[in-house]
Amino acid sequence: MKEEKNKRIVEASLYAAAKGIKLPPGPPKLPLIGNLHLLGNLRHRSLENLSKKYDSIMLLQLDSAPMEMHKVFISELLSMKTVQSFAYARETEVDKLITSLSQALSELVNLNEKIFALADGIIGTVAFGKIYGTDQFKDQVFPNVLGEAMNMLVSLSAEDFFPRIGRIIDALTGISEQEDFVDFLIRLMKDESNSFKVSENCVKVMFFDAFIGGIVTTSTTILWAMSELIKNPRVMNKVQAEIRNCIGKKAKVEGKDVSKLKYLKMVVKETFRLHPPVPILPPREAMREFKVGEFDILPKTRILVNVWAIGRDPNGWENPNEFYPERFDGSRIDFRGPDFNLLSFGAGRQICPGLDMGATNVEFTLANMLYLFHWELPNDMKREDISMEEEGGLACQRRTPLWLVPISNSSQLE
Ligand code: HEM
Repeated sequence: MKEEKNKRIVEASLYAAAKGIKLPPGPPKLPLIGNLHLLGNLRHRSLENLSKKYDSIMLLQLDSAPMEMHKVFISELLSMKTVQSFAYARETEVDKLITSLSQALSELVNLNEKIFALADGIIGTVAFGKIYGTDQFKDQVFPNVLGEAMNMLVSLSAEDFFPRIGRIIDALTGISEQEDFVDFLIRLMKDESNSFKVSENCVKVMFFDAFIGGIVTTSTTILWAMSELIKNPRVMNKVQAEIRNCIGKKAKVEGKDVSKLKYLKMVVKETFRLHPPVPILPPREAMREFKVGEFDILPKTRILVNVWAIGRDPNGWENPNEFYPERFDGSRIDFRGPDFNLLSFGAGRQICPGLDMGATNVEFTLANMLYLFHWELPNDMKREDISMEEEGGLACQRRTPLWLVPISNSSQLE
């Protein structure tokens, strides 16, 4: 019922805009992306929330960031060089996770809290440098990127939002030793030799975009992977055996070990197939008329790609609802773009610029969680009782937190 209502809201507003008649009220546009961030990520709940604030009929302005901005993102974020240069952020946060899990051995742990803190720490460090999370950072405008960004989305108008982000950028520029993401954006803004002008507002929107995208998708994927593994002990045993045989006796899995973990990579792909954190890609607009099968698509048609449904399509996958990582054994299918039946990071020119960073964060974190700990269900809980219910929020995530019990795998430690 609610989804039907939301659908009508979007259709009615686009029609009104096209006709040039008196426009319904709607949220203020962010420069460059309009309201795209709201439709792309917060579909079910935020549309409902926005309709309470504006009207059951409202206008969403779905501009998109210019392609050249995206190219800049790709060149910096998608490069393995950048991913490697932030290995210290990933390692520090995984160390913190291991310590906190080790302090809660045999206790019930809310994994959602732990994993969100990990993703927030990694992406926060990429943005703000090594001071993120330290005392030096505490007096800055906000200590928690995700929480504060959520608050800002809900409560601040664009006029309040930008000065606030601007103050953070001003306060933090140049503080860290290594160039972090904010430094990189500031450098872009000041670089006169660019063929295009990167305005301050561009910088702020890119900054915001990257954080919300990066933190929620990464943590959501790790939590779905752990949910599937605890529900499927055969797969859990197999992936743990692979990691433990491959790593031998060590204090933890290191970054360079992950490329050897073939089955773990299949587990991650299978998680992306069944639980793409962005279930529907941000809309594309047809630039000219073309055909899909027997159907004609008119220019300017908005196209939504349902990645979630493609991942579960029985015409594309055998037993699509089964969590069966072996389906990728010997298969070339990958999430890097060309395979249209696995579109968890999107495809084409708009493919996620944080792909390498996201995939590496997920694989490395899971490798350590599975190497160092056995995982058990809460007392009296059966595997079939684990809820796999989804919730549309910033990403398609678990409706309820995942509570598990970490048990020490001390036999493995050197
Ligand atoms: C598991 C991890 C991740 C998944 C599954 C994911 C998925 C996606 C998807 C599906 C899109 C839309 C692509 C399209 O339209 O074809 C996207 C866009 C984007 N992602 Fe990711 N992402 C992840 C991690 C990250 C990380 C770590 C960052 C940055 C630190 C990031 C930054 C972005 C940005 C900035 C965009 C928008 C690009 C644009 O404006 O065109 N993502 N992501």
